[in-house]
Amino acid sequence: MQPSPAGPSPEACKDAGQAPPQKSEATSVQAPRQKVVVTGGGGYLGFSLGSSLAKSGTSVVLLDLRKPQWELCPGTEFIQADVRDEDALVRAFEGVDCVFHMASHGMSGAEKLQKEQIESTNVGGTKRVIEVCVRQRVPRLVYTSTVNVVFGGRPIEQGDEDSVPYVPLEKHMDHYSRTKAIADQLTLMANGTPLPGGGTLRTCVLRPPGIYGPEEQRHLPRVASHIKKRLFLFRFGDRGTRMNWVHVRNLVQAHVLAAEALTAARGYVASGQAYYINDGESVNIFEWMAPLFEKLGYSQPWIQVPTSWVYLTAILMENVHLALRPICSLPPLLTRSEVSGPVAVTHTFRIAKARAQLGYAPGKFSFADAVERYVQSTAARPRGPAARTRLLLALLLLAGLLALALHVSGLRPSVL
Ligand SMILES: NC(=O)c1ccc[n+]([C@@H]2O[C@H](COP(=O)([O-])OP(=O)(O)OC[C@H]3O[C@@H](n4cnc5c(N)ncnc54)[C@H](O)[C@@H]3O)[C@@H](O)[C@H]2O)c1
Repeated sequence: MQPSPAGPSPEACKDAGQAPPQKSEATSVQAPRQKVVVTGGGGYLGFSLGSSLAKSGTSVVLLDLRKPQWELCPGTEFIQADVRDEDALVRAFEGVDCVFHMASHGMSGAEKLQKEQIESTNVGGTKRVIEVCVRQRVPRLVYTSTVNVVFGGRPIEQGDEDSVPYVPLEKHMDHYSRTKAIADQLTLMANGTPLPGGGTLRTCVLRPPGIYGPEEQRHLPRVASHIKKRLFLFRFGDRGTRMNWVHVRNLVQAHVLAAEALTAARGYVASGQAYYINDGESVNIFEWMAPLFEKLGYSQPWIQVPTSWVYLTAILMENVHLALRPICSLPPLLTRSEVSGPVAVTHTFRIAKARAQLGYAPGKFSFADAVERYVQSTAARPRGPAARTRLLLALLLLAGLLALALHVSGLRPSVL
């Protein structure tokens, strides 16, 4: 399995037919075709990984609840199925060499509040994937985890796999992080499970920060839409706050290398291991997002407000969202965990272990390029203040008053 040199971003699929067939290095005889399943393969990372692998000659099954929004590459097959559906997994995992498990729910926005679905997908789905890997004698499983399994809102500077423990389960910032942490541990515990008829299941986990790249769907369009509604007039948190990001191509590279490092040819070096994966750079989020404001033609957030105000605003928005859910959908602009964690608190990680053991060598990419692609694909015209801006201003004012009242009464949430 090798990543396609043409790159794995969704659009790269269009010239997939030109990818060279995979050959044995020693003899130039065609190697047996590998078959992999990517759960969550309709999503951004899963589709990118599947397309890259297919272009290098691997037979790929993309398994997802929802259809991919990009055209399938030759060599990929899409199966619309739920990762919690045992029968569907049994059929899909037949004759498979490696499963990349990245189906997940609840990462951002309103999804973050859907506790039952988060639990059953992230924990229940992972249990099911492990069980069926064993049953169908799949020898390798790579799980896409997240840095959130060790980041619970307390600063981490240049953390590594040995020095930073899991966040205690009851102290996670949100249900998504808690369930991803359980799934991360379940996957690592499954390493070494004997397979029926001989062989062993080898597993590893990759822990990326936020993903960016061309046609990324989860973060960039959401932030851009907030900017266009002029909801990002405010900045909060310390200017020294740092975090990592990972370009989708670097993350695809890491997945391919991790799967190879679970084979005998690589001495099973990744067996039972976790790896932080990022671009190898630490940035401040507001500086990082500067190209987005610039290319959309809006000024950058210039009103500095206390993090405590934004946190209380997030509480109000979450409650308004939950109260109105039976009538209409009003997704919170920011959730509590987004405010108290990623944006306001430094959390950066070393990638030395991935470099040394996997041979991971992140390429240099720029967020501005992803923004350029986004701007080209959308009409970005400045508009006047929307109703939501007024709502946000009112909520911020209310949060400020609440913060003041809590301060005076001596009752303070931990973030204040
Ligand atoms: N996007 C990020 O910034 C980020 C950061 C850290 C970790 N991750 C992890 O990377 C992985 C991929 O993220 P992504 O950005 O491609 O997200 P994504 O939302 O684009 O993809 C996830 C996919 O999982 C699918 N899915 C959800 N529930 C399912 C179910 N029950 N059965 C089958 N499919 C189901 C969704 O339909 C979706 O297509 C996830 O595991 C996520 O937790 C993402």
